[in-house]
Amino acid sequence: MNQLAGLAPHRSLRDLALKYGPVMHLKLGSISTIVVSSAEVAKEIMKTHDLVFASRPKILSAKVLGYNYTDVALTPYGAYWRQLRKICILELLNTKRVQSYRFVREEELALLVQSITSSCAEPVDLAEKLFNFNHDLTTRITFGKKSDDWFRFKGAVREGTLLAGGFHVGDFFPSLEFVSTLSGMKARIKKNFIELDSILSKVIEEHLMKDEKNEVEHEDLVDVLLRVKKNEELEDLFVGGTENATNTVEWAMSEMMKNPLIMEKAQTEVRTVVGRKPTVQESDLNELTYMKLVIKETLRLHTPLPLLIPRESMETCTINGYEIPAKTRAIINYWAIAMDPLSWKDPEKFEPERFINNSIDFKGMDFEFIPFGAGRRICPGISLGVMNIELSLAALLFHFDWKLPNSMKSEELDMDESFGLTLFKRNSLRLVPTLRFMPSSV
Ligand code: HEM
Repeated sequence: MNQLAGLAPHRSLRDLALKYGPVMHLKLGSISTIVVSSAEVAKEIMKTHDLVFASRPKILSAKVLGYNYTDVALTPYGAYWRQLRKICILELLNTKRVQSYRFVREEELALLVQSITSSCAEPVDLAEKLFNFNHDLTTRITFGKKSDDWFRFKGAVREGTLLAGGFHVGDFFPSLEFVSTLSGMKARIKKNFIELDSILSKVIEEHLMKDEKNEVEHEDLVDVLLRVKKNEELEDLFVGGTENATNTVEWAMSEMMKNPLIMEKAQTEVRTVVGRKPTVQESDLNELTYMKLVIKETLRLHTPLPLLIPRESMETCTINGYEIPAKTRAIINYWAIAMDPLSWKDPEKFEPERFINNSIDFKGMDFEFIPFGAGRRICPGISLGVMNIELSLAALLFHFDWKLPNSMKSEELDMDESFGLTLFKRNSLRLVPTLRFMPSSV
């Protein structure tokens, strides 16, 4: 448990799997857990027995932060989850709606480029810039405008993702509630909930007033959720939309700083495709084939959710020859799968070219590459997430050349990880930009 509660549970679990095999049974506290570390067994869980494992375990953060397990990502399987999932797919994240926010993406992208331009020749904290971009983008898509409580909200979302993820000892002793109380975890989660809830309640009230006055022009996601009377999905939009995209672009840039030839190739491609246009446009993205390989390789080596989101079995079934009883927690160590030398040659190496002439994709069909999960509970935000990642990375590559600060050598750049709900770079990436192509004004 000590090892799991540390900074890199995906690594500790992979090391155990190297010794004990691709299916391990761990008795964590009073909870029976299996840990899966191969593509073959992941396929058994997420395809052959997908329905059996379509539920989620009841963990403390899902109870408090997820409005008593009513949040779509953390709610157990059943009619209620099916209804929320349908709203997600049909109303919130369908292609038409994702496209309808193109003008918001373009405006926010221009602001990101301007903000970096204003700090040119100085080291910029790229993680902070990207987080602000993704946060503002998600806030505008969801709330219709930037939140007045922007700063408070940003902090609360960050704290929420730290609390919702990771391994908390109390989660493995559900009948001993005092464990979470003594560890201070319960109080911290409650405080975070009160903060998030007060901000979200204010936003909902404002929207209700706007509805009464018939002021709805361009429907934002709160309008949609109020129309269908489900606002429990708001938190997922923020974690999915902000943290995952920010982390992916930061890791991609870090890897390219360590591999200047890859950076050069990606920059040449973006600059050729965008040509004489003032900035990157969404219509350019289809042609950025090499940059897409860089993103795929980043989602293999530095996936934001290395352990996906835990599942729970609803009835007894057989996995890899073992009988697994109902109510067993299943952790899929996707990171271990992505580092498996049986599926990937030199898995530790950052090599976008490995995806050339290779049909492997992240849509949930190829179990050696499942950064978005697979089966019934696969991430419904893939297109929105990938679009935000592609746009911001393309803009960074098009407008700027990048150097490490203080004459640092590329081999000195650290790649240390920290783990909460998502896996992020422990020390934010600081780089010095040089402007190559002037951004258009907003
Ligand atoms: C790089 C970006 C993203 C990554 C890597 C990612 C990854 C994941 C993963 C691994 C899961 C669990 C899947 C499983 O259990 O099989 C998940 C679930 C989910 N994601 Fe994402 N995600 C991303 C972006 C987004 C975005 C942009 C949104 C929404 C705006 C979103 C919303 C959700 C929701 C609602 C679920 C829960 C689905 C369910 O339990 O039915 N994600 N995501």
